[in-house]
Amino acid sequence: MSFLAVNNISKQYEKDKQVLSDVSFDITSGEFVSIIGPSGAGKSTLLRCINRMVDIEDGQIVFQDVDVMSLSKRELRKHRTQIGMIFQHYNLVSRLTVIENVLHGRLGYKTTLQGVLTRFTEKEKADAFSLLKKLGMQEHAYKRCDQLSGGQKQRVGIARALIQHPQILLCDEPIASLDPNASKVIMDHLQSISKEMNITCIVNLHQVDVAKRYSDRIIGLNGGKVVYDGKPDGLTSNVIHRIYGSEAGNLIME
Ligand SMILES: Nc1ncnc2c1ncn2[C@@H]1O[C@H](COP(=O)(O)OP(=O)(O)OP(=O)(O)O)[C@@H](O)[C@H]1O
Repeated sequence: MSFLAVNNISKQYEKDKQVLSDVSFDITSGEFVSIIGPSGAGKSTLLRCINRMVDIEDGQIVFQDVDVMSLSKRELRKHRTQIGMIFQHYNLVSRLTVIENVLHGRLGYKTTLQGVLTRFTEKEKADAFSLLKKLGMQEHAYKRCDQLSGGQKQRVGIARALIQHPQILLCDEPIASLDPNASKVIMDHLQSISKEMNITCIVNLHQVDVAKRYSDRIIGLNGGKVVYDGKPDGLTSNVIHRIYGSEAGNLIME
């Protein structure tokens, strides 16, 4: 049994415009996988299919023996608690504090009424503080999120995802809005989360060098098709050409 199996999936948003075509791969528990490819290759769509924010037309996504497309509304809610999402623009509520944003990650476990009342247990609050500490954000717990830098906001986004106790983190261009220093901090955290907490990370990246440095494995997409799936050191200039086409020139560092 695979931890996550993506079997021959296809997706189109509009008729006759295929965004993903016959995409297949298996992911093992704790693996750190980067998805790279030019703009429009289908990277974000692929992540959205895994947590079923969008529905596929063909193929199958099996997460721990469960066919994701077959889930009822209630089952889908449970499925999503196992999947943490990290976004390029953080998706925090800026007028709320850091700790409140982190606790929002628990809402998937609550009834609608508990959610409306935003009641959290002492254990949940202790967990939130401990995650902020792990991410070096403890001293900012009571700041409003609009007072934070981009890198700090992303660390709050990571804490919010981790408080769900997910088995996978799906990270959609987590460093695209950050400078190199903040990017390194975020990538180092994601790597240690994957290794120390055995949480699978699937990370969409635009930076080939970053993907090479941090990943156990890289999947290259072009035009909605998998054109590379292998180790970072297999990413030769030929392979980079296959993934990026004419955009490859300024990405090759060999
Ligand atoms: N909700 C949508 N409705 C219609 N078309 C969409 C939608 N979302 C994405 N697309 C189209 O699907 C294709 C793939 O988009 P997607 O965002 O998955 O690519 P990407 O590789 O993540 O690109 P980028 O690196 O620029 O974020 C693009 O042509 C895009 O315009």
